[in-house]
Amino acid sequence: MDIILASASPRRRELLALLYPDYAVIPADIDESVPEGAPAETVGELTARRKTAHVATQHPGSLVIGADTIVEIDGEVLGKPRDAAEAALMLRRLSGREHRVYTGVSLRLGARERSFTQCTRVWFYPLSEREIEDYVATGDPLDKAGSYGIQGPGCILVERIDGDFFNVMGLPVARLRRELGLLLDESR
Ligand SMILES: Cc1cn([C@H]2C[C@H](O)[C@@H](COP(=O)(O)OP(=O)(O)OP(=O)(O)O)O2)c(=O)[nH]c1=O
Repeated sequence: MDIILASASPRRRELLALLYPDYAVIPADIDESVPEGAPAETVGELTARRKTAHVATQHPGSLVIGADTIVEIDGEVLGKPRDAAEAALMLRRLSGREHRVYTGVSLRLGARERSFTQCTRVWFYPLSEREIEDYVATGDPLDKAGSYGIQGPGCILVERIDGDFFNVMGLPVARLRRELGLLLDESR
């Protein structure tokens, strides 16, 4: 069975390679804007489903895997920052507090689809302005939901997590593997 990862994220490539040595990458070129007022825990999964739908139409015989990661705090969705100033604003908001990272995943094979959302709670240390400035200056926050990456230099911001680490990085591989097993059972 051909597997396609519908994602441009280098993190997702690295994480899917833990499960499958051989797969193709076809990023889904879709508008990722969030519907106004949509509950934060549903947004990633909706976007992930749109990503796989987009790629699956051109590749109906393949297993298509897509995901979308968002950060939620006070009911508000934080996506990727537009620039360094917005990244600093997001990090000030996350400083000293708990937030949630939701990754929505969609798996599509022919007419069948399974989708799910995995949540990880993350606690940040209180951050000084200097710390925020220094981290933003690394450029690391710019392509990441919530303006940080737990797997790189952003690791020093995080006091603790409750849930799957890989979910924060963008792909909850253990749950994905289980859901995929269920999809393949259904397709038999
Ligand atoms: C919170 C957090 C996010 N991220 C990343 C994961 C995702 O790549 C990114 C969120 O953006 P996404 O829109 O989920 O993914 P993407 O645009 O990088 O790739 P594609 O849409 O093509 O699949 O933030 C980390 O790498 N580490 C973290 O700790």
